[in-house]
Amino acid sequence: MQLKNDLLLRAAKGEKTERVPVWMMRQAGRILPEYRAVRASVSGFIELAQTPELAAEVTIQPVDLLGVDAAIIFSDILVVPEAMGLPYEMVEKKGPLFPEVIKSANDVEKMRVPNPEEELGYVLDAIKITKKELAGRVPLIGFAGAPFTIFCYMVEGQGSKTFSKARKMMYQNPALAHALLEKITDTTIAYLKAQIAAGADLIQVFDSWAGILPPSQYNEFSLKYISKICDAIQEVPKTVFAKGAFFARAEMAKLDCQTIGLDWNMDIKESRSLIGDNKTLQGNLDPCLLYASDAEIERGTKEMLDAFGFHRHIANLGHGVYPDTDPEKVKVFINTVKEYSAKQ
Ligand SMILES: Cc1c2[nH]c(c1CCC(=O)O)Cc1[nH]c(c(CCC(=O)O)c1C)Cc1[nH]c(c(CCC(=O)O)c1C)Cc1[nH]c(c(C)c1CCC(=O)O)C2
Repeated sequence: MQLKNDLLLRAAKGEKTERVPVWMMRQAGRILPEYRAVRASVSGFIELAQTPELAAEVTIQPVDLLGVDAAIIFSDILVVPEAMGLPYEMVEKKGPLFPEVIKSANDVEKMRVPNPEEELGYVLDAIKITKKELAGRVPLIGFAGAPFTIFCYMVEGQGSKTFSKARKMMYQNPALAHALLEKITDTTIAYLKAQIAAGADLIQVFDSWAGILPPSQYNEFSLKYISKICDAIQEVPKTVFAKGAFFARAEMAKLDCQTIGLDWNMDIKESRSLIGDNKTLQGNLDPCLLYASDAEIERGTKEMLDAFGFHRHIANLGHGVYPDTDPEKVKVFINTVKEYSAKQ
């Protein structure tokens, strides 16, 4: 089906657009009362994510209610370890928890590289339903975690400020860490290809914990695997978002991807000069600016747009929208991007 609004895809490919496209990381499932109502009708996040009709419904809510230029499929990066054989729970107010973690070569051995059609069919079904219901209104973004970020959860078992258990394995048994990273990478490639076959128009890789590694380890344990994924996926444009990886921006310019996501700590002009002119940049408004007055949000959004220069830019926040953000403030951000960038 022909897309009616393909601003995101054209901006990713470096084409000139009438205005800057805008969407928000974590736009589905965090801030909308309409989401909470759907969420309350099931036992929790996991059931919602595994019910394709409902996952499609909450995926489309931000398109209808906020006016974003893309939908992102409602799921989680942690469906990948689960499909490999490591189930997770979502603990209310605490986040993800893996009752079992990877400790030994035997544990890595037990992890499978699943067929996504079998183990992740519910995500693929949600994508198919979403595509149908969107009827070409906006592109649909598929996603996965970067292998390093998934590795962090599989070894640590839960969120952490330092992920020091996961990092301990990288120092004490790097071969084991690499064996696990290889399996995650193979799973992720097959999974992203299946998402594309189901209808995803663009894919994003989230390396949420990139910022905890020193540059040399980041190259060896993370970028190497992201690069493998980028090389393997040629069907649709790819975005790589590595939170906190300011030190890796020049290296990331070498990835075979169209778009690099910036967090709000990264200076826009400096990022452009490190990454060069051949990539689109995505980001990077401070998510906390959405707590400010409407006038401040407008001012900060315009300043960001000016710094990116209205070309090869996909407007977004510098990380996911925070759960207690007022949807009305989000609309100020989105409408400012649309109106101000259309005048340039
Ligand atoms: C690190 C990470 C995770 N998940 C994700 C990342 C990478 C992006 C980032 O850095 O924020 C990605 C993700 N998780 C979710 C999406 C859905 C689509 C979207 O809104 O963008 C996406 C893209 C749904 C979710 N993932 C989760 C929820 C909340 C679960 C609930 O309703 O109880 C949702 C809607 C739970 C989750 N899942 C994860 C954590 C740490 C948590 C708990 C805290 C939180 O809410 O973010 C792991």
